[in-house]
Amino acid sequence: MTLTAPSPAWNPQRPGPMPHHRYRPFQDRVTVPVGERSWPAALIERAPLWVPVDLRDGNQALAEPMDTPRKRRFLDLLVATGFKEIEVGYPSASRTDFDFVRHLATGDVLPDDVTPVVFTPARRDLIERTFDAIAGLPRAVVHLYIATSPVWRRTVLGRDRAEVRATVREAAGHMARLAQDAPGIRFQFSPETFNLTEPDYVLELCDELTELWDASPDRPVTHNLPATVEIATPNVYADQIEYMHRHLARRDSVILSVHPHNDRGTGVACAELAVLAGAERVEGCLFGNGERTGNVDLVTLALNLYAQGVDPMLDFRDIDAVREVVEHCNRLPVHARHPYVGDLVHTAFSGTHQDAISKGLAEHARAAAESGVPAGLAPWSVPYLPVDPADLGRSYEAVIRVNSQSGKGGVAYLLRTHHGLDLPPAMRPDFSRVVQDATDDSGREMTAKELYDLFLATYVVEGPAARTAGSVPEVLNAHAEQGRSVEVLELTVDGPAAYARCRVDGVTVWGAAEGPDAEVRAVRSAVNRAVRR
Ligand SMILES: CC(=O)SCCNC(=O)CCNC(=O)[C@H](O)C(C)(C)COP(=O)(O)OP(=O)(O)OC[C@H]1O[C@@H](n2cnc3c(N)ncnc32)[C@H](O)[C@@H]1OP(=O)(O)O
Ligand SMILES: CC(C)C(=O)C(=O)O
Repeated sequence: MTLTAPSPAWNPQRPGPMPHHRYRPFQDRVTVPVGERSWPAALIERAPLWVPVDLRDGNQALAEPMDTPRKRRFLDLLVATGFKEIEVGYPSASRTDFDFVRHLATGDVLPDDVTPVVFTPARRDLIERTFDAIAGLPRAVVHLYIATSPVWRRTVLGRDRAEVRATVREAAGHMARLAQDAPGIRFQFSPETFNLTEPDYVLELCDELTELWDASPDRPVTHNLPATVEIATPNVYADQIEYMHRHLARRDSVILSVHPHNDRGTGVACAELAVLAGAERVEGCLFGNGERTGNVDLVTLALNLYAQGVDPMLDFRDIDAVREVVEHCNRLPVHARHPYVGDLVHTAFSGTHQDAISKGLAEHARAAAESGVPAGLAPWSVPYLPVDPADLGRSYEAVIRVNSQSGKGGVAYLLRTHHGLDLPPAMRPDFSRVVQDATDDSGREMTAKELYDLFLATYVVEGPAARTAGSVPEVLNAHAEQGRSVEVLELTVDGPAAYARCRVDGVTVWGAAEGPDAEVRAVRSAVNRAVRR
């Protein structure tokens, strides 16, 4: 779709006051390869290799970088969650990072199937320091980076294309020499700002390193293509990745990796489209920590797959425990609306959503019981809940919460699930109006306990006579003798509770009671309510 100026007559928006002309569209900043494009029709049918970079990219974005205990706690979490390749630090950056990698090299910390990645710039002294850090590790990936796009070459590095290429070649050659007696070491290259770099130039750099590092299917090289700062809609990144996927030399000896950031808020979409376009490995951080707006969120990516029926090969059965560790280590909170994990993401306050969810949960339980499959394994299709909160260790208790936006369905659900009161359908709108008045007045949420108390205060209105046992006809007779017309329109008894809808002197009123003689007391309550009005 192309939106052109001026706006059509039905759109009353007018030119705004902000100096948008200062910024250039992506197509003026980078050549986007046009060629065959198969990603729009592709499907993601298995999980890519997830590589968390929390201990490096995430860490470098923290006001207080992690110390060894925090790094270790984070690492243990990543291992327990099922990650098999983990970027553990930037050993030449700080003593803390160096010491942490030494801690891994000298202790029995990493399982045999987990490979650590260490990050280094293209500088001889820093590469050597990096190799000092990993000495003794049975396996590691040494990850070399340098910025490659025109603005960075000119402004940051002060080197032209050929000079950057020479720097990369020299650094990569030095790495190869340092690793020549260490068969467990593999290499990774990141052309930082890939998404702003000329496609032919990145290809040239990557292919040269594939050759220089003598990559093979048994010892592949990783080419990691970052959207260091997002510049365009995700389809553009997908085109850039598919171009590389189609043109990289020795493709079977290259692991094509992506590393999206989230400047435009589209990191997740970029990663997903990049996987459709041929990426096999995705770098990111848990819950999206990282420079500026963060790295792509690996938890969201993994659970997006899960919600499509694809095994993410990671374990988020207790997502709150994962969040607790990440918040502790990063010293940053996770937003209440964060996909899958935020405090409010499985919660509905609004009436029609609550109604749909409570019907959906009831239908799910019914279908599971009928098929004989445990509810936790039965197919899931509950409206408004993309995944079963229980799969992530969340209880249903927080799913429906009541405030002034809620309706009868949500109120009835809370009374039923928390207090065993299953209000007759005809009574629900009546109590919902009472709740609406109370929440409008307070402006607050109402807990299940407060709802229950309000229910009792509203419908269980027992005068002194209510304590005397009797029968419903006796109650009606007693009132008739006092000249009051009382008719019982509906009387529902459900377990220990009873609900009575009565017409008292022409006015229809509900009453309720719980416990002994609930039936009689519910009728008395209705009459007492009518009399007190
Ligand atoms: C996109 C990313 O996430 S990249 C990773 C960013 N992470 C970090 O920077 C955290 C760790 N960094 C550090 O501890 C330090 O920056 C160090 C140790 C790497 C370098 O420190 P210093 O030597 O003090 O340099 P400084 O921090 O000022 O960095 C700027 C220098 O690095 C150069 N540089 C930037 N990237 C690279 C690279 N990939 N390879 C080689 N040099 C580079 C710049 O051109 C600049 O050089 P100049 O001083 O000649 O102009
Ligand atoms: C250098 C790469 C991996 C990176 O961190 C980035 O571009 O954001």
